[in-house]
Parts: sequence; C-alpha cells; structure tokens
Amino acid sequence: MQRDPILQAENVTKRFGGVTAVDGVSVNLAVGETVALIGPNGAGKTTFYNVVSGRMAPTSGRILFEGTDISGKPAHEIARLGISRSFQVTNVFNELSLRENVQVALVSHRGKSLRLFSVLSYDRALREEADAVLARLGLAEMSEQRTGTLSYGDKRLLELAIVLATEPRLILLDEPTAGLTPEETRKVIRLIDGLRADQPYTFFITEHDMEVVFNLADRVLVMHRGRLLAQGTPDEVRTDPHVKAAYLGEDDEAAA
Ligand SMILES: Nc1ncnc2c1ncn2[C@@H]1O[C@H](COP(=O)(O)OP(=O)(O)OP(=O)(O)O)[C@@H](O)[C@H]1O
Repeated sequence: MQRDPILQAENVTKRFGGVTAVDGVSVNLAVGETVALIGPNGAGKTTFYNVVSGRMAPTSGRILFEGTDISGKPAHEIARLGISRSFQVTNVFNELSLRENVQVALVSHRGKSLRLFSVLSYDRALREEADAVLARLGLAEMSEQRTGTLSYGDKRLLELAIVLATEPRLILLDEPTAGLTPEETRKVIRLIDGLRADQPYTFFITEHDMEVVFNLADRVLVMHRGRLLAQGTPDEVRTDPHVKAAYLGEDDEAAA
C-alpha cells in the first residue's frame, strides 16, 4: 500500500566551513513508518537531524513536512507544525513532578502563557490530560513524584511523554535507549511499539544499538561520510556489502 509522504528531504547539504557534514541527502518518510538513521561515527546523522528539526538551516536543498517547506525554519515553528524531537533528558524540570512537567509541555505547546503555570495544579482537565499521557508510558503511578528522583531510564520515558504532549505526527528520537540497561531498553521498545499501534505516528530514530534498530525499524537509512549510502529493510541493510564495509572502516569509495 502506498502511504502518503510526511517528510521529504531533497538534496539536503550542510557544510561547516570546509566540512561537508551532510552531502546531497534525499529521503522520503511515509506516514506511520518507523525509520532508523544509522551510520558510523561522524557520518552526519546528528547534523541531518539538526537540519530536519530546525536547529540549523541547510546550506542547500529543501525539506518538506506534509508538503510545507520547512527548510531553515526555527525549531519552535517546526515543533508547532507537528515535528517533535526528544532531547535526551535535557528538557525536564527536576524540581517539578512528572505531571507538572507534562502539564508545562501541554500548555507551552498550545501557546498559552507560562504565567498560567502557577494555577496548573488546579486545572483539572489539564491534570487529567497529563495523567493520560503519563499512563501511555507506564508512568501514571509516579505522576506526583519529583522528577529529580527518577532513574535515568524513567527520565527517558518522561521525555517521551513530553514529546507526546506536543501532539506530534513526526517524532524524532535521538538514541532513545542510550545509557539504558538491557531491561529498560526492552521496555522502551515495547512502549514505542504500543504507541505505534495506537496512533499512526511516524518515528525517525537515530540509534547505535542495532538490536533496537532491527526490532523497531520498518526501514533503515545508512549514512556514511555525509551521504546516504544505503536504505532498505533491516535485513537488506544488514547484508549490504557497502554497509558492512563502511562499518568496518574499509575504503568503500569505489562502492559509493
Ligand atoms: N558544528 C559543527 N562545526 C563543525 N563541524 C561539525 C559540526 N557538527 C558536526 N561537524 C562535523 O560534521 C561531521 C558529521 O558529524 P555528525 O555529528 O553529524 O555525525 P554523526 O553521524 O552524528 O556522528 P556520531 O555518531 O559520532 O554522533 C563530522 O565530521 C563532524 O566533525
């Protein structure tokens, strides 16, 4: 079945002085797909992500989200359009409870003034909404706990809750299982699976853990030296000789 495109990157290049971190990358993501972006260190994955999420503008090329050109738009505008990116625990408030963290995300996404913050805890509808988001990540029972007391793994889950609170259609997850124990990693995989079953979210994930990539991704994009080296199903990519060579650090210039 042909699914509608949600993200189209056309010939995207990003240079830092003499370094071409992303070099003419063109990719399409379809609604409801989970796509993993992999590649050896320095391949350009983070830079490509930064360009898609608006943290930096591309040097050239175009990015369309649901048909709208978002190239070079600021991150907050891109977020408002429906792309949300996790930030590896950097955007949670440790002094607040889990519920308050999600409430802040709900309120700020809707563009209401944060002065409302002082009455957040009295707004019943908002509380219930926040609790519903936390429940989707198995955090409901911790809703009143102070965030600073959470384990790293649970903070990563809270971060996912904050992402969901912004009502995204495209979710960028930057190494969602980095630093997690194997058990926590399996939990994150299960939860992401559950979210996909509930709603046609599109996930675009960077991840070094191949277990996670092969468990979650419908499709894998492989970057190497700024370029898109290969794309395909996990099995196709796993057996691709160019990909193997890139990971082994062999000279694959002739193959690229
Ligand atoms: N702000 C910057 N200024 C200059 N060079 C940069 C900058 N950001 C990235 N680079 C360079 O661009 C290239 C791609 O880096 P990038 O961080 O995007 O790779 P990556 O695939 O995410 O790597 P890793 O897996 O190690 O995080 C590297 O050569 C890097 O040194």
